[in-house]
Amino acid sequence: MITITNLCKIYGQGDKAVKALDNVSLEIPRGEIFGVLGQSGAGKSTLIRCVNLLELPTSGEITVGDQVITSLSGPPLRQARQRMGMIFQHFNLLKSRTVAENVAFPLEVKGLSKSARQSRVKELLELVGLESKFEAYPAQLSGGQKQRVGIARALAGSPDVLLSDEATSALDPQTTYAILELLRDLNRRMGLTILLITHEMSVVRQICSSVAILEAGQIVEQGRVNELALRPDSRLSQALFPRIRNPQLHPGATLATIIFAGDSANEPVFTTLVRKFELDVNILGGSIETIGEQRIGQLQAELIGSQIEEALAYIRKLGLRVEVTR
Ligand SMILES: Nc1ncnc2c1ncn2[C@@H]1O[C@H](COP(=O)(O)OP(=O)(O)OP(=O)(O)O)[C@@H](O)[C@H]1O
Repeated sequence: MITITNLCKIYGQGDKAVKALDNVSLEIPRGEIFGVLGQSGAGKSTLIRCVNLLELPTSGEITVGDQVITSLSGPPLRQARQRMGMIFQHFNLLKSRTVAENVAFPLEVKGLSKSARQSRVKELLELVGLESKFEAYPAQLSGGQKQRVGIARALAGSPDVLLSDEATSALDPQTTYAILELLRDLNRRMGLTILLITHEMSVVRQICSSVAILEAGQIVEQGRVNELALRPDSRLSQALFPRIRNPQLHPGATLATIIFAGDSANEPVFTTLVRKFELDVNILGGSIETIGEQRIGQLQAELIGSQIEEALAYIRKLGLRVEVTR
């Protein structure tokens, strides 16, 4: 759906030049919720603003659908932009307009008749669960409600793609959860492709199917979230499951990290290690997270006994991953 190839963006010139994006390439399939995760200054806003050409790339190519949008200008560019909706951290609502008038705004620009606008606005506000707030002004809404208006407005032109620029960063955790669930629901019901940028791992964990990690303008890792979470060497896995560094081990102990996924998270592994292989198991740390709809967990444990190799083989036979560190 969206293909970004060798995208570079340099702000300023000479010794004041800042390379905000350095050769970024991404492939975002249709219907995907794709997260770009990065810290402040990594280049996330620049990337999303290049995708809808609010910012002009210095070099590289962006294709949306079958159109190379980086080579468009004038009316074709405006039409391509209309196929992308965008939501913002601070909602960007017009304060002097009611909820319904805010949502109607892009439809007015498009030239829809008053009655067509009214029925579309009704449909959109029902879609985001705000049918009771037609006549309210933004100042009378909570943050979560404002973002629902933002989402309804972004969807007004029936876009194929929704761009989300830190859309939940100004919201409390519960409201964030509800807004992300709404995005997931829209993605499923409408087949909407969502490109979201965030600095929050929890956002990626809750709704993204794929992720790219951006650092100083470069993609340092990308892939399916559940696959990266299962790879102990991935940055995503290390951020989701922080390890205890250099734990004090008993003499002769083996330090193992056991990675559980899906049904294997329900296996009574440690009981078996103790009973069947007569190991002493000392759990040092770990956690189980729900990633999308899958439970994935990592446990760091110290194993002591004479049947370590047999026990590790048993764990692997169950389909679990195990990494021996020491
Ligand atoms: N208009 C601009 N002119 C000059 N430099 C800019 C401009 N916009 C961004 N930059 C620089 O480009 C780099 C990337 O900025 P960008 O806003 O894309 O990062 P970000 O990951 O979105 O950060 P944040 O999460 O803090 O918004 C930063 O070093 C920033 O200072």
